[in-house]
Amino acid sequence: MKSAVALNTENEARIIDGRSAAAALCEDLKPRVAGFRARHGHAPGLAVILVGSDPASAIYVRRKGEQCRAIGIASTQHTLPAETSEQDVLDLVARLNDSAEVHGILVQLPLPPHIDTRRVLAAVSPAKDVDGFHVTNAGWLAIGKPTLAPCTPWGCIRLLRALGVPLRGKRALVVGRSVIVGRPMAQLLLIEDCTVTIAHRHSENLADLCREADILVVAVGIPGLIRGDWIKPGAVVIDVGINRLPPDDATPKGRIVGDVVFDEASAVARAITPVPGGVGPMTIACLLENTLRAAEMIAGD
Ligand SMILES: Nc1nc(=O)c2c([nH]1)NC[C@@H]1CN(c3ccc(C(=O)N[C@@H](CCC(=O)O)C(=O)O)cc3)C=[N+]21
Ligand SMILES: [Mg+2]
Repeated sequence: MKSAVALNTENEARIIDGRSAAAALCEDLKPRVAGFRARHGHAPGLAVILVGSDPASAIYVRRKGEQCRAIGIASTQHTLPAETSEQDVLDLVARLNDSAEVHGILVQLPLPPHIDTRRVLAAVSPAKDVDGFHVTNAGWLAIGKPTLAPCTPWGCIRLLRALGVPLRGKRALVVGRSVIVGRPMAQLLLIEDCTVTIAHRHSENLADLCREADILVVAVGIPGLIRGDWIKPGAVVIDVGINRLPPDDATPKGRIVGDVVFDEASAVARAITPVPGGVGPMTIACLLENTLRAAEMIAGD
């Protein structure tokens, strides 16, 4: 029997470098973006809608715009005041749906509480839904034909594929059942022929479920939830959590950590994504990929 202290010390986990994987994907996209422009006389276009002035959201949105421009995608940002009415957001979405220069529409979440998020997401044309949140795209994914898949789980699949570990027949556990990560992640792992389990806040014996997983994907937003002795030796761990800890003397802005205790897990796992520098950068690269794919599909390429 392997005990919790049978740590993989001689064989430290491979740290999955999401920044370099994202950079490599962007390099692949560059010539395809240039090709689109050459064929159609205009660049693929992404429109980002940000309602309110949450500083973290503003940073992410700015980063998305910079990375678009870096590979030749035209990016426009629509920043609306926090008190904007739902109807005004819906009107903007309708205008972007009709715009020939816009191929991708991203509504940055969360929206202010007075706006019905589901109604806004339902208003985005499925063809331009680069987040993959529209029920039409969720449905395509659920029947095993992903078209525009949500960027974070799609990025996780790209990282797993790049790692080269076999996925077929392996036990995958997804911790978290959100519409944005957990559910689509499970669907994508099913397409990779994994045996998929989804755990969530009501799951009993979470630690034991984790110990059975060859592929462990955690997306719950609880810092340090997953301990080293919950991990099957040799498992691949994908940590989707991005949690900012309270500030201390060493880190006045607060350290960013995942949902997995990295130092413990990396002594047991075969490979693990760090936070930051793991899943996050890949999410943005996959957004660019989805924007290009949306443009190609709309143009009939
Ligand atoms: N409609 C919509 N689509 C989204 O995809 C979406 C959203 N709304 N709302 C907010 C979340 C958050 N999100 C992140 C993307 C990249 C990083 C990222 O690149 N993080 C870096 C840096 C982390 C840091 O230092 O802040 C990393 O993990 O290395 C983080 C978070 C996308 N989101
Ligand atoms: Mg990360």
